[in-house]
Amino acid sequence: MPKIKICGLSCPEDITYINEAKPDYCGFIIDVPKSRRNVSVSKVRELVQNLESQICPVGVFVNKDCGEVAQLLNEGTIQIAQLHGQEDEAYIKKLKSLTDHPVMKAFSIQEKKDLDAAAASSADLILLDHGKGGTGETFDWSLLEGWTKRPYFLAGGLNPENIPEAIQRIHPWGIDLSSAVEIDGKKDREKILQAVKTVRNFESSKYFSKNKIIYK
Ligand SMILES: O=C(O)c1ccccc1NCC(=O)[C@H](O)[C@H](O)COP(=O)(O)O
Repeated sequence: MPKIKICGLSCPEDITYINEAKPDYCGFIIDVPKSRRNVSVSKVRELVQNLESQICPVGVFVNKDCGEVAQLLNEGTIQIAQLHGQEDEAYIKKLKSLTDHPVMKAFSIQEKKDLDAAAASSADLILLDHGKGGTGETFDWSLLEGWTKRPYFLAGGLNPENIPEAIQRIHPWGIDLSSAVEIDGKKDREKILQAVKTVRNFESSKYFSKNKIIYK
């Protein structure tokens, strides 16, 4: 069964919805003023206090100081750092030298060669997205057909309607979504529950039991 991450949580109500829906991961956009989902470091520290322990908190950063990211990981506020800016290999290696927590690098996928960079990354996890992040737009999934170089989170314009197609067609290790579980820019309880249910339903689906899809 693919993992599911709901991203862009910013207030106590969002935490209540997440605790009820129980995705595997949830994401906070930390110190990214351009994002409407931006939260400060102190706000994240406050919000995660009420997060159920089985849900893994991910900090999403855009070119943030490596030491500050490591501090948030090492103090236990977040468990994974998702790098969504222009962080290069040197940055990733430096961050990994400062923490034992997993580092996830996001890649904007426009052409096949973008996948080569993702495959070669020293990050522990990769996330393949449309572009800058949180845009609600998909990219050309045909680029991923038959691509088995490493497991990946698929992101960009996912919603309960296209998640089944994504899982059956390109077999992502994880599904990440944000815009589709919002109404008027706010996270919506029903939409979050529906998205998590859509992914969980795959475990017992005809497709999976008959074809025995294996996530590498
Ligand atoms: O969500 C944002 O506002 C954001 C801003 C800056 C960098 C990354 C951002 N989001 C990262 C995510 O992991 C999103 O969940 C992912 O891009 C998918 O978003 P969506 O297409 O809205 O489902």
